[in-house]
Amino acid sequence: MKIAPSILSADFAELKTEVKRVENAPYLHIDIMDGQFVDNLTFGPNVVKALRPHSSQVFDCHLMVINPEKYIKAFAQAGADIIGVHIEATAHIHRVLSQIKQAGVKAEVVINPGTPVAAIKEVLPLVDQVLVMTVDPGFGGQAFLSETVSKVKELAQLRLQAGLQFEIEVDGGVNADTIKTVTAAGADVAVAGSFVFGSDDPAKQVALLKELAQG
Ligand SMILES: O=C(CO)[C@H](O)[C@H](O)COP(=O)(O)O
Ligand SMILES: [Fe+2]
Repeated sequence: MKIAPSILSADFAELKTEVKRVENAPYLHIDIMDGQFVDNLTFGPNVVKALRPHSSQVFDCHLMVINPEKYIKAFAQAGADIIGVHIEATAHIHRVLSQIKQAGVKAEVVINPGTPVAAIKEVLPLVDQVLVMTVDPGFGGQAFLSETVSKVKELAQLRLQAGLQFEIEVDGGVNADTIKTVTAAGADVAVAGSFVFGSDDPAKQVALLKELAQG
């Protein structure tokens, strides 16, 4: 299991220092919110660009943005390694995923708790990663929605049947209790924001999640 600390719960006045505090995690999860797709505003590509020289982690950019096609080039140039786009945020998911790959970045499709796996079935051969939201997007610190776990299992099964390679990521409400559930369901990457940055020792929290996932 790869742990992806979400800087949504970090101290924004100390972002560079906060990123250094979780460098034991292979991924850094960066939540991009536009105030339209979700009722919150966070970072743009300039913040990704500013952090890039301070980390060698995989920058996992989760775009909670309407019409993400407008911003792919900017996030790719800023140093994103993975760009995730919501199926609910565009009428042209195939086009935008292709655009991400053409920019030399790993492409991820994201589904909200209310969206079934069937909605993304046609694009699974195109993607490097699928993100199953385990909370409704927009804010950190929300409770894990256990009804979303069956979608992780469904995706793991589909991947096996179709001989595909995508990784399965979960995001929202991951903590010392829920990490075991998502691991057992077949998730490869787990995002954790408040559980990691809500502590005085974020690196210890990352290590704890990893250890618990190993069983
Ligand atoms: O995409 C997100 C919210 O939309 C965040 O990545 C997610 O909520 C992480 O925060 P927490 O671990 O506190 O739930
Ligand atoms: Fe996220």
